[in-house]
Amino acid sequence: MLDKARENLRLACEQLKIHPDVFEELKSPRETLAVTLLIRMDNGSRRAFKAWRCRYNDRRGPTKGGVRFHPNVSLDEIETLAFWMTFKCAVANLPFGGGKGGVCVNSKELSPTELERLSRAYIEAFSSFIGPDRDIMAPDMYTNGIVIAWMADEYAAITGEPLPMAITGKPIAFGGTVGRTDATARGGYIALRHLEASLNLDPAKATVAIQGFGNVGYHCAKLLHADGYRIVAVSDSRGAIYDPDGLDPLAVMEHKLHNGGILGAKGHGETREISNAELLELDCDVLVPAALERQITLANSDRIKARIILEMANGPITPEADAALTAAGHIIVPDILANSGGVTVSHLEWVQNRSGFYWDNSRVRDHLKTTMSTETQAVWALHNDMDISMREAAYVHGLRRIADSVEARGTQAYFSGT
Ligand SMILES: NC(=O)C1=CN([C@@H]2O[C@H](COP(=O)(O)OP(=O)(O)OC[C@H]3O[C@@H](n4cnc5c(N)ncnc54)[C@H](O)[C@@H]3O)[C@@H](O)[C@H]2O)C=CC1
Ligand SMILES: O=C(O)CCC(=O)C(=O)O
Repeated sequence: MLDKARENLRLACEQLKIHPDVFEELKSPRETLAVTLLIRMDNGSRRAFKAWRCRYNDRRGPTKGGVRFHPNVSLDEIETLAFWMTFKCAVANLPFGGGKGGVCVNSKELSPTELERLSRAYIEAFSSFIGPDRDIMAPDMYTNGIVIAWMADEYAAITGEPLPMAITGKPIAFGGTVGRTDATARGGYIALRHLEASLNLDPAKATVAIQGFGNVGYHCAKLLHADGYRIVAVSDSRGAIYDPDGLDPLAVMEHKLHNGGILGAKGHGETREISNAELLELDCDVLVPAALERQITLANSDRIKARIILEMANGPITPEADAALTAAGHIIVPDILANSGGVTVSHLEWVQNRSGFYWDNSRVRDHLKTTMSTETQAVWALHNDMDISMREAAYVHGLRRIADSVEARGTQAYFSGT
């Protein structure tokens, strides 16, 4: 994945005539630490888990990004996610570079005590790699509030700091900010609402299918549903449910909490089970991938019918499928813009921790709305002015900001006097 991201970056640098020093710097991660975490299991045995943390680029500020627990986590995935974070933070105009971390684990197979030992061991291993002015962690897939709380508690114990500013997404009672839980979804929702007129979208008529019903997928469904959008399908790792008359996200969540998954939840009409693959191919107005990367590839891109794809997951569409979908006229609101609301509010948590002054919900939401609307408008304008896809426009937008911060420190041209 990183090779492909790097190649697209090279083309963008050439097209925008960005100084070669910038590509030379951005083509590789600044540093990645790989460790093996040895965990004592409840039955007394020991198990080893591979774990990584990558600081991709820190020209715009300390590196920032979540940590995920998933069986598919690999070095390539973490470095690619950290590359995307570098651009996402620049698109959102945050004073951060990009980072990411993860553990190769199926956390559903661990007991709560094993999960706690794993979360604390992760921090122990990376405590000198992270830091409030160096690398700041946050939640991602399968690292919910309790995992973040264990991590923050461990970091506080190791450093002797009562308030661990190197970790955001903390519970409010532990220095977290109001508004972080639904920030990622809210950011995507604000971006979509901002584009409604330009995209000729009418919430009263539009239908939406959402892949993934975790933090991001659920809150997206809730916000869009409250605005009148008809949520016709949602999914989790076990499968999907489809109801052409619409689903109530609150009722589906209620079902999930009692039954461990969404399958079996009922909507307003005849609800039926479909596969995750079928969900992606539904005839709807907006498709919201909110689970894993590489869900839409050349193998299924020609069967995607949604006119608009709001990428809430990181990297749900492969570069080849992206080109095919764009050529076929689909509008893709890219991940580095659409899901930047989470890190935007994480930044506010970091700011509040540093100042010791805590904001109320309306101030957090106003800030998020201003940031998302401003940057969505900037990306939309570049998309139209340069006649490029929204993804290319978002990369141009972020790259210009990153290039400015690299060049501001002096390039080869500066030293040669040219
Ligand atoms: N949580 C955050 O603040 C941010 C999350 N993201 C991205 O959003 C995506 C989702 O993250 P979260 O909602 O936080 O994770 P989560 O762990 O809360 O939820 C993940 C959801 O995806 C479902 N899922 C897993 N495998 C699936 C599959 N093969 N098909 C369909 N559904 C599947 C799970 O059942 C669960 O419902 C990830 O790509 C993550 O990187 C991006 C920016 C910030
Ligand atoms: O809130 C954060 O700092 C991290 C969010 C993240 O990992 C992401 O946007 O993919």
